[in-house]
Amino acid sequence: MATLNLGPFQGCARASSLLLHVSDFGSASTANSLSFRNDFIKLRKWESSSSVVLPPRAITSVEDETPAVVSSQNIINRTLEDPKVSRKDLSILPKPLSATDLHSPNDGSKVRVAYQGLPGAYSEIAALKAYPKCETVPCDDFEAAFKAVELWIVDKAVLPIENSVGGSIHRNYDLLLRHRLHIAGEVQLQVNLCLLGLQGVRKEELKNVLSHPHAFEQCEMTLSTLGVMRISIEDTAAAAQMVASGGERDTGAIASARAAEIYGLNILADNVQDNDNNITRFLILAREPVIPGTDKLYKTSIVFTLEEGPGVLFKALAVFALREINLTKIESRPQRQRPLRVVDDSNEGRAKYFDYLFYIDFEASMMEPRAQCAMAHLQEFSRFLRVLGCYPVDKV
Ligand SMILES: O=C(O)C(=O)C[C@]1(C(=O)O)C=C[C@@H](O)C=C1
Repeated sequence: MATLNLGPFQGCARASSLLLHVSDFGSASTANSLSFRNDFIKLRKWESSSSVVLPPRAITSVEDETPAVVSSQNIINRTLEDPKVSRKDLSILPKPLSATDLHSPNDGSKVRVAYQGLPGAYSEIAALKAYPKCETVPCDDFEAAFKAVELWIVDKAVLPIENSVGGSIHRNYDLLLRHRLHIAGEVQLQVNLCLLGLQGVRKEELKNVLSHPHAFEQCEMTLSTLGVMRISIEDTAAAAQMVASGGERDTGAIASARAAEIYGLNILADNVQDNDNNITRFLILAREPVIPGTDKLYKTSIVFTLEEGPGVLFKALAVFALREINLTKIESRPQRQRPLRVVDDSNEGRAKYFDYLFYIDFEASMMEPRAQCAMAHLQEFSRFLRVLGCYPVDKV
């Protein structure tokens, strides 16, 4: 059995949590029960005067009356020595944690992930790319997804941040700053848009097409050729659902193949996006930051404001150039708290400048000294600086 390097206090905490959560790890084998006893004995050596609360299940294996709080060494000794207690009875002792138990499965099977839209939305597909076995939780809007993570209703949120054709999704940049979540990862999704209609309908029959405005932007040319009226809906899957429930033969939707399957629609045309490289980048948001490594390619996202003065943005960008750090994204947004800066000049009157927040993504891990030095350098002339997250780079 792998031995954990735990101090006495940690060891005690481990023993009690082991008793409480043992059912999470399945039934105990005899071998496991034996190593459990060894662990207990080790714990007693550290904390000779401590008492451990045993679960009723473990205590009932000893026939004589046992108090709820007992000395762990005593009960182990009595259990081992008592001729009335068979090996079979001992097998119901809780199974100890081993080092491998401490890793949660990496397939995301226990993870609940919030996204904006209905089932079949591209955001749900992105969530499933990140956590293939997760439970996806649809949300009305982006803000609801942020709050669902903050309130522990879900574990993560997956939200779109930019598209290779349509550009940035500004609302999510603003929400990133208003909430205290961390960027724990990114998902790059190839968005294959489909034209959907009711069963038996031909695409030439369509007069109206429902979809998300971003999806419309991504298939401008196809829609112009069809000459249809565009009706904006909150998300592509909701558009598909409305077409299915509306039952109007002249109304179609731009949505995913998954949405077609869920809502029972026909795919009238596949891959209708104007550009084959139609990629939407999503952020994975979590309550806790990722502990960055240097084992793979990492990206760091930051937001900052600058002091007023000539060349300040040039200087800000130089902190990365000087250290050969590649920037992958730069975005500026108005500062809602302080959108205007008034410069008083008695000769020329009062000039008003817009004040901005700058969002930058750069290709380096915060574990790298060059990234840490760049941040320290940037802090010298920024009024505000926040690291939004450091996370592994995703590939399409
Ligand atoms: O409406 C959806 O299906 C979404 O997931 C939203 C969204 C977006 O907002 O960009 C996501 C991916 C596509 O680019 C189109 C729409």
